[in-house]
Amino acid sequence: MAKYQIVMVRHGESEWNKLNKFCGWYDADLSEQGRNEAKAAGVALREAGYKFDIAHTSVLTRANKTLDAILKEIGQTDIPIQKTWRLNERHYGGLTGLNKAETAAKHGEEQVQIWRRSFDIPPPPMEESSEYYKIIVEDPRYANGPSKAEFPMFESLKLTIARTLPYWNDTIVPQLKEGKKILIAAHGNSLRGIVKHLDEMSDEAIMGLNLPTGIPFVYELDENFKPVVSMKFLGDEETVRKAIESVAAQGKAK
Ligand SMILES: O=C(O)[C@@H](COP(=O)(O)O)OP(=O)(O)O
Repeated sequence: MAKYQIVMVRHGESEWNKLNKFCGWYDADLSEQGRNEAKAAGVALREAGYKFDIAHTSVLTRANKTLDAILKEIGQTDIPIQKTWRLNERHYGGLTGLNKAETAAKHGEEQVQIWRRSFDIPPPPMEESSEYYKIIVEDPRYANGPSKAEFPMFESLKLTIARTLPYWNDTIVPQLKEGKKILIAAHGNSLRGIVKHLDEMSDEAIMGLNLPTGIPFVYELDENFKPVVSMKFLGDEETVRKAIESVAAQGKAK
């Protein structure tokens, strides 16, 4: 029997999703379509009658604005919001800012698929000479963490999970146990990490999972935090399928 419920959503389309660029810790804003997706996510949650006690999000604008749009739509702008770098997108290292299709044309679709979806093969590191290095490392939003030693220059999904899961275990699980209704607005890969953990997916199986932008999904968990209902999207099947396929196709050479 389900004891706990949690809703998660990947942010709406970002400007860099639209340009098909690897984004990671670069703070791309939502595109117009992304803002519409965020609003639509709020409408879907409102129509399904969802209410929350607390929300969690990353420190990146695209997730924050998606959360704000949802809370506005469901009339809950007053609930506490906890922001953490631990829910950030994976750090895409030296791929940050590169076009995914152009990278596939240059290095091959197979290599791009490995960089995007392998469990433990990381992208190349971000060099200090990168135009994004200082923008990210010196961003004041990281003043309280990660520490210099923890600050990533690249992350595989495995490394992403290693910093996301402590937040799940130490912050989110205790709040669920207190009976709090929780919404998480985060990113494709930080959420894939949580999904892998909840559904106990193998390192191979997680490679096939792509999360669409702006479509909330629900987990119902039993008293041992095992899923009774897994990844139930609040959207019609066809729309969800197409949105997932379009994310999967982003690594194809044009
Ligand atoms: O960093 C990025 O480019 C995307 C995910 O890219 P893929 O792993 O799907 O290529 O992150 P998000 O838009 O969820 O913040």
